[in-house]
Amino acid sequence: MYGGLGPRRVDFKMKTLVIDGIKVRIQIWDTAGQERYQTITKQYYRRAQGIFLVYDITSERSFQHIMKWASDVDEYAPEKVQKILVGNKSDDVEKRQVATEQGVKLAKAYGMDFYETSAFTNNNITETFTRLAEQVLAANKKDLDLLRISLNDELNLTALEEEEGLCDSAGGEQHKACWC
Ligand SMILES: Nc1nc2c(ncn2[C@@H]2O[C@H](COP(=O)(O)OP(=O)(O)OP(=O)(O)O)[C@@H](O)[C@H]2O)c(=O)[nH]1
Repeated sequence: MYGGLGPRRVDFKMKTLVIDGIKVRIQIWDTAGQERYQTITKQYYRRAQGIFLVYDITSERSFQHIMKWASDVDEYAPEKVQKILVGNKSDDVEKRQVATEQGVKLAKAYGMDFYETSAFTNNNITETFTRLAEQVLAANKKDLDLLRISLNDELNLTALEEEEGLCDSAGGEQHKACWC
């Protein structure tokens, strides 16, 4: 859809990772950072389970923009979306404008993990994707566990109510026995 139709707005890729011995296939949507595409890219937040907030370590300006990205994510992404802050271009040491410590501090303030990566040397790329996938899986597992607990409670309650019903209809001595 993008070929010859001007600049791309959203790039899509699939990647398979092995996490705890389980093959996990992830869909990656790379949304454009440009202001004029933001109405389109915001629509992608709604179905996201994990989001990388990426800045360029050679651009102080891109780091300043993270606050805006983070507030958009808060506004448009599902509440339980997992987020990681990424400072890319770690290979470009001579042009660095954002210190690692600044990234660490911002990530801490947002309660996110933080990685510096290089798409050029591949530094920390797999680690970063694996970490986000792990966080998404953990968040889903937590939800499943909560669901399981509430289902169990529900089943126990139903069983108890059924038992009570039996006791009620049995009456007399047996009724008392049910509460022992
Ligand atoms: N040295 C270095 N250059 C990089 C790295 N990652 C991307 N670049 C270069 O940075 C430029 C911009 O890369 P893009 O991938 O188009 O950046 P983008 O953030 O997706 O741009 P938007 O589409 O505006 O969001 C390109 O020239 C890349 O080759 C990196 O890790 N190291």
